[in-house]
Amino acid sequence: MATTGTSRTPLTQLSSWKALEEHYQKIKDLHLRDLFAKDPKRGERLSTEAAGIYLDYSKNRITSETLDLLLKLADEVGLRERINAMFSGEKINVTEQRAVLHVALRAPKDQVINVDGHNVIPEVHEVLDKMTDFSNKVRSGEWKGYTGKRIRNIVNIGIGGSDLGPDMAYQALRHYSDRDLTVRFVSNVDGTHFAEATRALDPEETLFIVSSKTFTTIETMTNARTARDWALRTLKDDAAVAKHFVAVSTNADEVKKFGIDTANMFGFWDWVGGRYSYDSAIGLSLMIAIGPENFRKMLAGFHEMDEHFRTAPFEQNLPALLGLIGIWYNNFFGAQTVAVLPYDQYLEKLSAYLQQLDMESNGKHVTQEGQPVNYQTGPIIWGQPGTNGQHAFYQLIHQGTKLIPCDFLGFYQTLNPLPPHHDLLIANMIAQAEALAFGKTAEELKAEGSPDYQTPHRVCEGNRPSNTLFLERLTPEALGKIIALYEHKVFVQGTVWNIDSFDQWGVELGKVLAKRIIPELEAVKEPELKHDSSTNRLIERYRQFKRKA
Ligand SMILES: O=P(O)(O)OC[C@H]1O[C@H](O)[C@H](O)[C@@H](O)[C@@H]1O
Repeated sequence: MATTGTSRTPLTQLSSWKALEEHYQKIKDLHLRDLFAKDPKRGERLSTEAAGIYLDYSKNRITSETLDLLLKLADEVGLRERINAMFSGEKINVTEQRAVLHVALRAPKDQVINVDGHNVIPEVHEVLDKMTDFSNKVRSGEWKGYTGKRIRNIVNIGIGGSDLGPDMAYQALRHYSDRDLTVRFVSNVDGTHFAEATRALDPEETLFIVSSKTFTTIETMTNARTARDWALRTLKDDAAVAKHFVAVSTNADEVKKFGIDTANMFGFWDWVGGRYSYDSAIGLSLMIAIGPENFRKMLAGFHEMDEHFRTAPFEQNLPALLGLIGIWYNNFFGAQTVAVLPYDQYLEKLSAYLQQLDMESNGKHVTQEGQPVNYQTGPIIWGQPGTNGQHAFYQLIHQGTKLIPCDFLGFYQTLNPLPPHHDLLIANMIAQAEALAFGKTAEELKAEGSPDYQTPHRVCEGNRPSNTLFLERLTPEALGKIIALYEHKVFVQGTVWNIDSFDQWGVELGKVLAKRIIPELEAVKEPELKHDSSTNRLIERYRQFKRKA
């Protein structure tokens, strides 16, 4: 059985894997129509509910045997041991020798989680209390700008994990936010992002939250410097920085160097990965927007899902089921992508968030031990809120040649009751899953008396798999549960693939090369270019035309 850091039997040599390969050959052509026809209770049988999330996974191309084999695979790869290793603070991020403890960020005060023999929970709660105190001061107007004006605008400056989480969650929980506050997010190094986000804002009423785990990320530091110049152009005194800039980081030295007082710094720890960090101090902008109480409710939702993941048997374990079924499509059916389709406008940024969570975690080419993998790893994640996607790309999911497993996500109750909108929205979500699974055959069209049966273009084959997730309403708790569900799903898949889901070395090379190219673009004198002929030419063209602007 696999444990942390020890080498494991190669995935494709595991008996459950080999059995899944054989099983795939047997059932790959089975149609969901037949599976449902043979088992009238399939919809009930293959659904489960936990932590307030109802998961219907019956519209997947699986049989009871598929599930049994996937559950055996989970055992054979040591999923249980690996979960325990994560929750107990073992250094499962092997390439960086770090613990992976985003679960500690939402653990209750009395829990004990040790890293290197030191209980981290009291520090987590100290930071939460400091964030709470600061958020209350900003929300009540007690925290004033340098000229005594109330803070009305919050601008979070960060990128990747220091942006996508708070931005997505702020959009998701807007209903709960203080509508008198303007909250914006600046991430791109493209100056347009900063210019547009600060347009018409009064610097005297604006608080910048510079969020960066490392405090060295070039995009964030460039935006932060621009923000400081922008603020000081009006405020005209360096001392104003203390009232208009706070930092969220693990790197106190760099925060000081930037000129932010560490009294105005909110810390976190190296055992929180960027893409797993929005429930740490990285969520400060969100906490100010929705209030500490709602933020803590969201943490409680995360924790409830954590406990479910840690304790529930895998056959009823939502992250385990989603993860294992995903493996089935990714590795046996050869599906390249997964569409996540939330039927809620507030979740418009969910897929962008999940792209980083999943693709930065599981886009890996070697095992934990550094051996090249001989199987597919992380899928491409994409999606848009329904119903918009239906009028754009669903055509390809229904009739294209690619297999695209979908996750539909919806709520029984809307936060904006405007009948008949919500019934229409949810009818569409349910209908899409039905249409994808069952399609419409020529025979059915003929039996219905439709002349369309003679037109193959009109036929929908069906057999397109999906999961449907239903929750009561989009509350802070519900969001926490959804995000924790996907975090743990990614973990399950990373465990099966035996990869390090917590590093991201692949993003480094581009950063290094950009650093080399920046002075070549800026140089007054023609630089001597030593790249390949394509890269050289692009740099030359840019230099040539930039001068004309
Ligand atoms: O929070 P920061 O240190 O500024 O990092 C921001 C982001 O940039 C990096 O390049 C990583 O790929 C991300 O995982 C990270 O979230």
